[in-house]
Amino acid sequence: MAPDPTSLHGGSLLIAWQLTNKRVLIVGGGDVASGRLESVLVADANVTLVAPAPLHPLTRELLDLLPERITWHNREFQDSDLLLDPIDSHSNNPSPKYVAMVFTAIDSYRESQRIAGLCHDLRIPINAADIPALCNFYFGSQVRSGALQILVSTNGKSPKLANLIRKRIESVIPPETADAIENVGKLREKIKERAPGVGGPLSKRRMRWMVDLCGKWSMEDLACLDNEMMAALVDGGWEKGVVPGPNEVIGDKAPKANGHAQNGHAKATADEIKGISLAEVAPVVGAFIVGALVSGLALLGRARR
Ligand SMILES: C[C@@]1(CC(=O)O)C2=NC(=C\c3[nH]c(c(CCC(=O)O)c3CC(=O)O)Cc3[nH]c(c(CC(=O)O)c3CCC(=O)O)/C=C3\N/C(=C\2)[C@@H](CCC(=O)O)[C@]3(C)CC(=O)O)/[C@H]1CCC(=O)O
Ligand SMILES: NC(=O)c1ccc[n+]([C@@H]2O[C@H](COP(=O)([O-])OP(=O)(O)OC[C@H]3O[C@@H](n4cnc5c(N)ncnc54)[C@H](O)[C@@H]3O)[C@@H](O)[C@H]2O)c1
Repeated sequence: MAPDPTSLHGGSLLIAWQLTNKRVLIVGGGDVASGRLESVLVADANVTLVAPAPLHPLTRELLDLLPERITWHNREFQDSDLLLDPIDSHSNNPSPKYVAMVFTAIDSYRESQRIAGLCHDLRIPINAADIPALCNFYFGSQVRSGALQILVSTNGKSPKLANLIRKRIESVIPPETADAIENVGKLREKIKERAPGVGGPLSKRRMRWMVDLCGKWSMEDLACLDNEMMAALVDGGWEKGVVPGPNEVIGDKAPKANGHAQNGHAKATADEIKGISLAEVAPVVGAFIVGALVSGLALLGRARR
């Protein structure tokens, strides 16, 4: 059924932007900049950080841990910071001249506005913390567990509610989710080795088999797959065009069904979770929760088509 046209506006595009080996510029050395730094490092970017000392303690720690991935300039921003260093000439950057992305997290609105103006002129995507009018993209509240990543956004309407909703989502993600995703990823690679290529009937068969497997096996079962079991699945299942049930492959090692256990990484306090009723906030953020959950479910491999 076609969507209601009145719902086709007023949101933002939720995507998983790839930053591997791209140069990202962060301006600022406080609490907010340290969060941005952690997020772009997770995304495998190389970072130039421009901020006068002292730096936030987390930023200092990240600098000590990953000196080869973070270049720190102990001073205020200069316009030339937007230029790509020759050391990046072999990297993945979209422009041979400019950094791939800019974050400002500084306590001067005027300077953020000036930097954003330069970025807009040069077509460099920018996020200016807390200044939506200057942003090409907003940050969201993030759930991460292994390869699972869920973004909660209220499209600028209520960052604090995004934070509380994120904690609520974290509290219901089964603890074995990350292992299940990791194992399904390995299994897909093994099957792609046997049936390589993109498109065509082989690709369709491969996708159908994966969809059926993810539908038939529970998250707990997928999480306990080891190399031997994967080999059995590939040889005895994929090669023969059947999807064995977990009992046929895992046997005695099958986990006891325990429903959706509480996520060990959940950070929300009971009071915080109780303090917010989803029913109350649904009119404002419903569309974005659905977006986040759909992204999550897609990653969980259940809703591929
Ligand atoms: C999600 C999160 C991600 C992150 O930044 O990491 C994030 N803000 C977070 C926290 C937070 N920010 C603010 C409060 C105080 C309480 C409140 O106002 O709600 C708290 C809560 C706290 O501090 O506890 C104040 C605030 N923020 C913005 C404005 C300007 C305005 O609204 O006009 C003002 C008012 C300034 C003022 O009044 O002076 C603007 C933005 N903040 C965004 C992201 C983008 C939209 C996100 C969305 O669509 O939901 C956007 C548009 C641009 C951007 O910065 O990317 C992170 C939670 C991470 C987590 O904990 O999980
Ligand atoms: N989105 C969010 O979650 C959120 C939350 C709180 C605050 N904020 C906003 O983000 C901004 C930063 O917040 P914070 O708490 O990290 O601030 P902060 O005051 O702790 O840090 C500001 C940093 O910017 C550096 N700085 C200032 N001018 C600079 C320049 N010209 N060049 C380079 N570095 C410069 C300072 O040296 C300092 O390291 C503020 O505008 C704040 O309103 C956003």
